Amino acid sequence: MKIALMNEFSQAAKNPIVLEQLNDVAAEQGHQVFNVGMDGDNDHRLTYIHLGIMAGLLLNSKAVDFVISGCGTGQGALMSLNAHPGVVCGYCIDPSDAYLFAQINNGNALSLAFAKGFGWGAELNCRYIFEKAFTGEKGQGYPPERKESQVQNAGILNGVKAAMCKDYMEGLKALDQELVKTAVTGERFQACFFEYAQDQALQDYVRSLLDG
Ligand SMILES: O=C(CO)[C@H](O)[C@H](O)COP(=O)(O)O
Repeated sequence: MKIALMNEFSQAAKNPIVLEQLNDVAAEQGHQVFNVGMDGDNDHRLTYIHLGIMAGLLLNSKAVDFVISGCGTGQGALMSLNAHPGVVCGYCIDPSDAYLFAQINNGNALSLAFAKGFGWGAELNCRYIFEKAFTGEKGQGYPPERKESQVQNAGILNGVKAAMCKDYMEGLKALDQELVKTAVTGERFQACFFEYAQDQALQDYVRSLLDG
């Protein structure tokens, strides 16, 4: 599985701590990690708004399979990612959130709080979250006997979101194009997107923004 990690400006300095934990868990489980957001305070500035745009492009183009995002509280990134079609983001502050999200909601992104509650042992909490998020088969229900109803409702919610969101490209073009351009300007984002995106129209759109 390809996993993108994206940090915004307010907690960018913590990116190396989170990345180390994610890389360790991914290596144990055979996943590939792409660090596409800010990697420190002096990097290309991104807010949680940009993270939503980036997650939408990476997931809808199938460049990656899963996104780990977050901000100070985790709430801004959560709302921003869920504003985009094809992105189903859960709020995750401890490993049981990660496990229950995988088993019940079975989405493709998590938003973590990198300021609130990020104290002593926070790197361990990150590691255990990643272990629970990426270990084992997803969508098995919790408790297991509730699987049928939980899988059904997750599917219905995906259908509701698809119906409400309509055309993704139209939505992207309705955004402030400077906002989108800033979201796609990072070198590590571009390396991941242009190498692995499987949607030519999305690739052409991002290229046109960068060339414009
Ligand atoms: O948690 C967040 C949004 O939910 C942001 O990371 C936080 O609000 C950033 O704060 P500031 O603009 O004061 O640096």
